Order: sequence, then structure tokens, then C-alpha cells
Amino acid sequence: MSSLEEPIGLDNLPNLNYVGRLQRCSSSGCRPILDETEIGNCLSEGRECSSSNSCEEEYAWRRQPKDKFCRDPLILKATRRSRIVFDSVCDSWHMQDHCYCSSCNDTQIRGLANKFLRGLPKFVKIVEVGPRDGLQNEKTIIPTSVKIELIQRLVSSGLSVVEATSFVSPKWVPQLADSKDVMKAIQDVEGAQLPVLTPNLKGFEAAVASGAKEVAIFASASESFSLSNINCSIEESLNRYRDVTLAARRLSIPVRGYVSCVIGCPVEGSVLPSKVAYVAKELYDMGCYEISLGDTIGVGTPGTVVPMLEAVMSVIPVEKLAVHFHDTYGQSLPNILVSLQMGISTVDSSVAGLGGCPYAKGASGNVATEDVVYMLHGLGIKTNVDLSKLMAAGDFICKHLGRQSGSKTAIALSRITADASKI
Ligand SMILES: CC(C)(COP(=O)([O-])OP(=O)([O-])OC[C@H]1O[C@@H](n2cnc3c(N)ncnc32)[C@H](O)[C@@H]1OP(=O)([O-])[O-])[C@@H](O)C(=O)NCCC(=O)NCCSC(=O)C[C@@](C)(O)CC(=O)[O-]
Repeated sequence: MSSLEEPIGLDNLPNLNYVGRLQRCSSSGCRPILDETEIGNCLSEGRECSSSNSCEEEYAWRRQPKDKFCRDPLILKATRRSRIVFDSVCDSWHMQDHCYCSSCNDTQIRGLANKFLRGLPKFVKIVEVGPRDGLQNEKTIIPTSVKIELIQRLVSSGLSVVEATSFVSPKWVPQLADSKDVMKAIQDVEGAQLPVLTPNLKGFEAAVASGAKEVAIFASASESFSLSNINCSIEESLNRYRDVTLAARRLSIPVRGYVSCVIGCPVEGSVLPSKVAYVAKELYDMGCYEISLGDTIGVGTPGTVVPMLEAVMSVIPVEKLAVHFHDTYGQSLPNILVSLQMGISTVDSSVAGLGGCPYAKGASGNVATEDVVYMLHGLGIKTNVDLSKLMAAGDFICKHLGRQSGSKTAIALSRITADASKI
């Protein structure tokens, strides 16, 4: 296995029981391993293992003594298939240092480890867009109370930014016509920024009147998409957004900027990186504190994402950039990984992979937050997100929508949870 992370291979881990396997993914179960010395040590330890040796000691999982484990009322409840209690079980386990590969005894391979993982950020901020981007395309109107509970659950999972709703025309996006009620109900939610989308001054004023403390504006790198999404050209939209950012500055309200169609447009096809860089810079110059680069239809691969990011990074500092991938072609995780390697440390995602844009037919939801958290924790990158609580939030909304989660991580871990409860 050449991967630096211990192979996921759940089926290949006969010596770990189900709970142990799950714990590998909990936020507390992962620790940063990106420090060069640590990687070096780990790999040196690996050198001492002969290739025929199993590295089981190195993978040792510290756990409660078995009898204590069995008396633990939390565990007993877990056997009754209680997901919430199972989350507590997760927290009673933690992972020790582990060696990645028993055969990593070659300095060249060690060099590769440093080359690919050394530059990754130690912490990634996740911007959860499920309640807005995730729900905006749902045909059946979701009760306001469900939206409110979803936001509350997401915030309590540790997410520090949860995009709550949009102040757009209810004729264009009927699902979010209750934005005022949602905002009023979450006024006392603490511990997270709760930005809302505003397409113009009218939306901005309504958002502020409803208690929004942060807004997001959204331009496009494609003329056709700009027209179909917000009914105006790119230049017209930038003029509108100048008004919004000016009004926001007067009220000291932070503004986030989106650029959509950064790789491709449903009408025009490929979008030039220079066009993306132009729109991103305009938004940055008018005062957006962060620019989120959206692959709205999810056509990007690392091969197209890297040149796009290069172009944008030549005009905007990398720490001001975020990436926003839809997962139509299953490319989001590799795209996120290359973005992190290029220095980006803010990633947008949607719980349970909810979403799709009403004006980009066929585009699927955003990358699932659970999958992003799983990958980041697997890389030793902190997120402050409790994966089990996040999964519970995903489960909550999926049950309401009557469909399976779009997160592979959530599906896999739920199976393990169900199996563990039978132990
Ligand atoms: C921009 C508009 C409003 C222009 O829509 P328009 O029809 O051109 O606007 P208008 O100025 O002619 O007004 C028409 C009506 O809308 C009203 N109106 C006007 N503004 C508002 C407002 N803010 N809130 C509520 N109502 C509004 C206005 O008052 C009027 O009402 P009427 O007199 O007919 O009763 C419309 O096109 C719109 O709402 N578009 C939003 C569409 C949308 O939300 N799309 C999904 C966003 S997702 C995205 O962009 C991508 C992203 C960010 O997720 C990143 C990625 O995934 O890549």
C-alpha cells in the first residue's frame, strides 16, 4: 500500500472490532501527523519492521479494558442500536500513533511522503452549505422547523460556518421563501457564523432586517450562467454587488463572495481560468473577505482545477480563497486534495451531499461534508467537527427527505454502527 494513510480497507481489518474501526474516523480519534519529524519518526519505525512483519503493534488502538467496556452503560445502549450513544462510545476510544507502512524503509519513499503531505494545512475551515445550497433545489417545500433544526444540529456538530438560507426572489427559489422565519428562529444560535445569500440590495436589506450578521454575494465566470441564475450579465451583477458591499461596509457586515462555473458552464462549456480570476478579483476588490470558487456543475478534475487555482492565486492571496465542489463526476475529493496541496484551507461542503443548482440542470449536490471530514481527519487535519454528530444531522435531514445519504462515509459508518449494535 503506497498510501501514507493506513489503508481504509474495513474488510481487511479482522483484528479490529467494528467500534474500533469507526473510532478511527472520529474527530478525537485523529491527530495531526503532518509534522515532518513525526512523519519521519513514523517511517523510521516502519523501517524496523521487516516486510514479513505485520505492523499490528504500530496500529495499536488504545481502548478500555474489555470488561470495563462491557459494563459501560453507554456501550450497552449502543447494542440497542442507538446512534447517539454510539457516538459517545466513539469518544471513549482513541487512536495511538501509527506507522503507515511496514515496508517504507526507503528514503525515496520517505521523500514522497514529505512531498505530498508536508504542505497540507493543519486545520481546515469547513463552510457548510447544506441548508442553503443543499435544500434550494428540493421540489417539495420543507417545513421551516426542519430547516431550523438542521441548522442547529450542524452548528452543534462543531461546524463554525453554516450558510443558513438565501434572500433571493421566492419566485426564483420557492424553497427558500421562508428565509426571514429561518433567520429569526436562529438568532440565539451561538458558536457559528450563519451567512445568507443576497443577490442584490433588496435581498441584503431584507437579510439585515431579519438579523443576518453576514452575507454572501454570488457572481458567475460564465455570461450564460449569470443570465440564467440572476437574470443579468456579469458586469451588471458586479455593479449590483458593489452596492451590496458598500451597504455592508457601512454596517460592518462581512461579505463572502462566490464565483460560480469556475471550470465549466452548462451552456458555454469550458470556462477560461483568466475569466474566473477576473471575476474573483473584482469581488475581492469590492471588499469580500473570502472568495469561494464554485465548480457548479462538478466537471472539474485536478487537471483543470490546478490551472484555475493558479490563475486566481496570481491575483488573490491563497488564504482568502475557498473551494466549492459539486460532486457530479465524483471528482470533489481529489479536487479538494489538490486545492489543499496548493495552500487552500477553506472548503465548502453540504451535509449528506445534498444539493444541486436549479439553474444548472443535471448538476448533483455538493461534496458531502461527512466525506470531507473523513478525508481530512484521515490526513491528520483538524476540523473541530464531530463526525458522529454530523452524521446524525445528515441522518435527520435524509429521513425527512425520505432518501439515502449522498455521503459514502455516512453510509459506510452507519452500516458499521448497525453491525456493532449486534455485538
Ligand atoms: C436576482 C433576482 C432577484 C433577479 O430577478 P429579476 O426577476 O430579474 O428581478 P427584478 O428586479 O426584475 O424583480 C422581480 C421580482 O423579484 C423581486 N425581488 C428582487 N430581488 C429580490 C430579493 N432579493 N428577494 C426577494 N424578492 C426580490 C422584486 O421585488 C420583483 O417582485 P414583483 O414586483 O414581481 O413582485 C433573481 O434572479 C433571483 O432571485 N435569483 C437567485 C437565483 C438563485 O438563488 N440561484 C441559486 C444560487 S446558487 C449559485 O449561484 C451557485 C453557488 C453560489 O451555490 C456556487 C456554486 O454552486 O457554484
